Amino acid sequence: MDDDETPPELVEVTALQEETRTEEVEEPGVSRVPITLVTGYLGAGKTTLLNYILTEKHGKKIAVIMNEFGDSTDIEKSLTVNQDGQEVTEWLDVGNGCICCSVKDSGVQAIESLMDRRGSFDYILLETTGLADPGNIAPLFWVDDGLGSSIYLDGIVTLVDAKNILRLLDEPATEEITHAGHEDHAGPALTMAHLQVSHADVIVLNKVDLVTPTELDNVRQRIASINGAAKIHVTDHSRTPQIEGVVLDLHAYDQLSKLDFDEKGHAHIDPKISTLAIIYPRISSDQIARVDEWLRSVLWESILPSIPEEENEIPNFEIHRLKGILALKDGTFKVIQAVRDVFEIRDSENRERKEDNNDAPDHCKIVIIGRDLGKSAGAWERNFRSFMEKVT
Ligand SMILES: Nc1nc2c(ncn2[C@@H]2O[C@H](COP(=O)(O)OP(=O)(O)OP(=O)(O)O)[C@@H](O)[C@H]2O)c(=O)[nH]1
Ligand SMILES: [Zn+2]
Repeated sequence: MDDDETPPELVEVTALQEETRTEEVEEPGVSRVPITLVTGYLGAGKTTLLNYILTEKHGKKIAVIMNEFGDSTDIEKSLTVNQDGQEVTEWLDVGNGCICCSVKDSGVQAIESLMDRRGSFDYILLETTGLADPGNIAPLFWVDDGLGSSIYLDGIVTLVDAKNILRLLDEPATEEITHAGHEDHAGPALTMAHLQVSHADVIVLNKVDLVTPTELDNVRQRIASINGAAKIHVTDHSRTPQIEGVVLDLHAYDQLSKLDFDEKGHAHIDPKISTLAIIYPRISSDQIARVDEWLRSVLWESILPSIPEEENEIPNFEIHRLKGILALKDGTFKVIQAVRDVFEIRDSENRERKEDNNDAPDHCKIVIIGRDLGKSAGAWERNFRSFMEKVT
């Protein structure tokens, strides 16, 4: 994308924030197709993963959109549909070469027209370019009502090249980041690798055959220090132990029954991005508005609310991804989802004491992944607590 091209889509997303952050009522009977974004640095093994999925027998009808990254501005995307063991390839012309700007219009239109002709899919997998920042793409699938009616975001899978990732994370950031639209961010620049890891719901740690067990260990720790909430699967040639629950059926943005996150481990191995969790006792339903208010402050203003300036321990943070479970006193749950400044709080399917839900949490938990979050979760937890308990 040229710098002077301002994609109108992004404006639209901003305009939608206001309406979409409150609880949404799901329309019953509308069957939506899950889409998983597969991202990762150049050569990490994305295409290998998608080919593996296409050739495995899983009895699902999966549309795979591969991104052939090239120098030309007209990039064709091949769309391979696997149907009853048969692969059918179509070419999508998405016009503008930058997928984050074009997928929403022509990409989704192409998917929809393909569904008209071939019937719906069980899943759609979209490979984004090795340089794409998933933080820009994810909200397009998530907040837009038009898209939301036919497609929903199932999760983000990030392929990591075990051999090269540490070097990429330690590299000084380049203009790739500005391409993705982060010119406005203050503070030290991040590498694309940081962004891709920090937005992941699942990390496929690939090319394990090329590293020693010690190297693998180091990579694992570094990844977990950046994103402590993602599930990590170690693979050789992107062969994940299984497909469902690993690449498909992630429900990273809807079900969210519990948030696995090891709060003690890995603190600050990576100097740039880290993960932390806030724990808080059950709340009453009228406290949800309070949580909403707190989220608006930290996500929209990047400010911990109600702290005098001189006492602010975390002056310059930036949240990339946030998810949370609010445990209510009546035994129900709410789910919080945020990618950058787009967020929502909605009902969870889960109720307590459901037989298959023994590990339902008995407290609220908010997991935050971002830059410059400070030395520990303590300051965050204190701020959240005092904000929730503040008399208004
Ligand atoms: N040794 C080794 N090679 C791998 C592994 N996985 C993938 N490769 C190879 O790495 C190269 C790049 O893999 P791709 O799947 O094309 O990577 P990609 O992420 O799609 O790459 P781009 O589309 O260029 O961003 C290919 O030659 C693969 O065969 C692995 O686990 N081990
Ligand atoms: Zn772009």
